[in-house]
Amino acid sequence: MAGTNRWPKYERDITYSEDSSLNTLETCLPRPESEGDTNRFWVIFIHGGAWRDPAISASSFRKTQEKLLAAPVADSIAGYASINYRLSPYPSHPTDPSNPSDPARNATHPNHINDVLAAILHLQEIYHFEDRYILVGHSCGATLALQVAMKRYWGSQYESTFALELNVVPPTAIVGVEGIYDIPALVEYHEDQPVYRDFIVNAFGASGWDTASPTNGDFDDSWPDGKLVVLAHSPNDTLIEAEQAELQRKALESQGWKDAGERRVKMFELGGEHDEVWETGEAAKAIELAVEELSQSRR
Ligand SMILES: N[C@@H](CC(=O)c1ccccc1NC=O)C(=O)O
Repeated sequence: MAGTNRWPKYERDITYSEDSSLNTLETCLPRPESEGDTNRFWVIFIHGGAWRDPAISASSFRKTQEKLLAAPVADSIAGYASINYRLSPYPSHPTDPSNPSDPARNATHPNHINDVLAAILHLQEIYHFEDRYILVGHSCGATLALQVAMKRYWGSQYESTFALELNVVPPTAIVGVEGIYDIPALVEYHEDQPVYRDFIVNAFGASGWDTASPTNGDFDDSWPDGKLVVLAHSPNDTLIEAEQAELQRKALESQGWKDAGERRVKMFELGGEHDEVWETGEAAKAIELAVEELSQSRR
């Protein structure tokens, strides 16, 4: 019975929907499922890449995952997952240009977030962790993570949406790493670098940036049970400025979130360039903080 008793168990290319070849996820189970898991958290990762880069995928979590598996908090983590989702078009990509007939590479908002929700639902149906999970996102993945906590109305408040019909239980905590939170501010900050406006229009269209931005979320209404947001940022990130995390902190603080207490927002400094934080696994430090914070509040 070679292999059956080997932990952790890694699984890749798990299909969570038939929409496209990118509707897959990967998991890592550190130990056999046990009763103790009700005191543990899942860690679920959403990759970045400006909603379009085919070279950045669920695999960008692996280094961070290895660090967590070896960290002191490892015993508090029940499982790990990393999600692929449909991307927006990238016909000018140098080595892997998108094809207009490929459903995996022609998504627009809110397809990305609907895919993330479908993936979380898939995991919740198998592992029953309910709200016991930390949703982590890098760059545009951090946007997506907070959008999960935004009730998924997308401006059409009174219409049912596909996202609302998915019965996803929102996370207990969110960790944003080198994140985009205020889309209009991002585009304005980089007004002299047209690529920023380009990838935003490519993903969201020419309008609706405000309602889609997590800085605009009403978290009292949409995420009443949320306990913790960690906003992690490196001063060495030359692609996303620290202002983005600051704007999200201010938005949460204006809604009563504080550095301590029931609803906490924690700023956390990481080291390295925008993509180095996942390439080196540096992002693990911010996730460790989140696990520690949650374990403290349960004592
Ligand atoms: N490698 C990406 C660029 C990218 O990911 C990016 C660039 C500037 C600011 C944020 C970025 N990614 C966020 O998810 C691309 O080729 O479009």
